[in-house]
Amino acid sequence: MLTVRAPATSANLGSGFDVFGVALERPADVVRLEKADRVTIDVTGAGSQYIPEDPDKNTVGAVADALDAPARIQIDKGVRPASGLGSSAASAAAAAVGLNELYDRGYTREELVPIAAKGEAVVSGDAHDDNVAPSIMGGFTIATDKGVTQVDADIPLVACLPDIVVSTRDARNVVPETARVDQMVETVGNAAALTTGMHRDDPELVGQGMHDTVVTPARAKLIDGYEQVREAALSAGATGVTISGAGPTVIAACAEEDRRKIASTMLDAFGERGVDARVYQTRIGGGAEVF
Ligand SMILES: Nc1ncnc2c1ncn2[C@@H]1O[C@H](COP(=O)(O)OP(=O)(O)O)[C@@H](O)[C@H]1O
Ligand SMILES: N[C@@H](CCOP(=O)(O)O)C(=O)O
Repeated sequence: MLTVRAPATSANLGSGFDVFGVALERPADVVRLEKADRVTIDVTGAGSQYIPEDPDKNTVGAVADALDAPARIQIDKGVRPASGLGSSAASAAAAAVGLNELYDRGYTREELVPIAAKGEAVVSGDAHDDNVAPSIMGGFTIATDKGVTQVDADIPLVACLPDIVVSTRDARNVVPETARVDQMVETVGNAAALTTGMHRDDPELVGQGMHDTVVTPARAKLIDGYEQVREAALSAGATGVTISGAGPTVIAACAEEDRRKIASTMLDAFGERGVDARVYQTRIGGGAEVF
């Protein structure tokens, strides 16, 4: 029996759509695995009533298949599904890391990323790597078809999860098909600033780089109160605010001393719209851990 803790993640960070991701110190999924003749899955914890235990429909089933590693898999969800916090990816990442070890498959962490991404294809129709990469490798990750670049960054974050469900599949359907050249120029500048900020552990530069005028405005319409929460977080000192993953979580970068105030301000702003929410005061953390 093996236990793996795999962190929630925040993908995109505004300017890095389908490329950037960070591991969050909290929350996380805890997955227990033991060898078996066939794959069975039990799910408990946050939002477990919405998560299929059928191996063909759960992200961990696709990972077990890809590694040819049948197991009894118990998932304790710390990350609610359809949150924008890489819920489905955290389970897939834990399964990939755990089954690789249980069956002694010998893959490196980077090689496990596309294997875990097969789980994401099951739920969103697309094998994007930007959530599984940080959940497996930790820190800030840049995932492209050439592989993953990883940086151990340390930036305080606030992730505010409203009681709204946005499925990644639906949020992908509203992404514009084209962008103007001036938007492309702005995005390159922001993505470069954010990457430099991660190398320097600089919340100002990271926050500046989270600005995006292409994908975020289209998706903001799916999140009741997004603009008000964003404004509130910025006025409480956030250095940048954007949608986490496909939403509905709203994520803010900040200096350590402003984090608590930003967290309560974001909760209040959703509350004023009549939307219940919960907030995680967190930071960029490490990747999946095996116990
Ligand atoms: N192990 C899993 N953990 C969470 N969700 C899962 C899992 N396996 C399948 N799903 C399904 O994936 C969908 C949520 O995935 P997604 O929309 O990507 O959420 P998130 O934004 O939190 O990653 C839900 O329909 C859920 O039932
Ligand atoms: N790049 C993807 C990321 C989805 O993240 P999730 O946490 O919402 O699953 C996208 O933006 O569609």
